[in-house]
Amino acid sequence: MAAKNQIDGLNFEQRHGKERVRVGRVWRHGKDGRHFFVEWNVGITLLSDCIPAYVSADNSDIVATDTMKNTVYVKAKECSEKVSVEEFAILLAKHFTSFYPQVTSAIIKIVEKPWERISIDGQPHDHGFKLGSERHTTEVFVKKNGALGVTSGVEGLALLKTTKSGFVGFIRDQNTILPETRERMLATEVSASWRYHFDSLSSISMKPLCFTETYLDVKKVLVNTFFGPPKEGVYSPSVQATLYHMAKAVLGRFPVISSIQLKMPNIHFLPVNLSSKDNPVIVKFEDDVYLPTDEPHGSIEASLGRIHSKM
Ligand SMILES: O=c1[nH]c(=O)c2[nH]c(=O)[nH]c2[nH]1
Repeated sequence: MAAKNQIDGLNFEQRHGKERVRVGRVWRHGKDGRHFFVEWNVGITLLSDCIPAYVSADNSDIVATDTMKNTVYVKAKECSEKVSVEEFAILLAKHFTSFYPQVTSAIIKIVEKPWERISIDGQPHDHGFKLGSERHTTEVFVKKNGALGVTSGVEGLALLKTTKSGFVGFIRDQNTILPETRERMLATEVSASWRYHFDSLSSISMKPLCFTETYLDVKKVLVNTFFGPPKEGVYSPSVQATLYHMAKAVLGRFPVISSIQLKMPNIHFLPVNLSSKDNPVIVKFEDDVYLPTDEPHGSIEASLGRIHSKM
């Protein structure tokens, strides 16, 4: 999305903003003295009427990107109560679109660093945190007329199962060497982003912290669908089929979500077979010893949305 204009018979699109604005926020007034902490990496993009800055060196309609950065800290300070990352993105976007006549739309992207409360001897610590793995993300756009789009997501959700995965029946041609198998490891690093059905600021029906609850619940549905029940698991005939099941489970479970995009790289663990001239079988692969690899990896992604919903 960008502001489109015609200048001197040419199409011109522009946007400006600030990337990688990092902010940490502590709320110290939890019950029983418990502290809450978040660390956010904020990206701001504004669509605004400031063409003279590009074509005639007139900066009078420019919101300085330094001001955008400062606004993150001002708004963080103003949030006297704990807010979800989505709510913070919405309030920033609302500020930019309502405060500046020049700004027609704002897009706010935030990645939350996975600080998790530590437990000592099974007891949650009041003010101690350790870094977890997967990251909570959000992307919000707000237009001056109140139109709204909210997506939430997770990235870096690394999942692996040691069995209940196979891959057979694919196209075989002169370049195919991959054997068919009904027994393999399945490993991936899920990136998911899901869009809520709200389309205007006035239609948000969720309480602010419901976004956080939904984030945790969606993650649970994704993970449970990937693995299946603890004892039996669930067979995966391909990454594609598992991805589709995961997306379908999320849409089935959460009426507030209108579409979901999933990226699931197929991270390969290669069977190890070692032989030499003198010893044809030094190590024979028996679904036990693997060579873990980062690259190359398969890349599999898809999105699934309700019909009539915006993707
Ligand atoms: O689940 C899979 N999907 C593929 O598309 C593919 N391609 C491949 O080589 N291995 C796999 N596995």
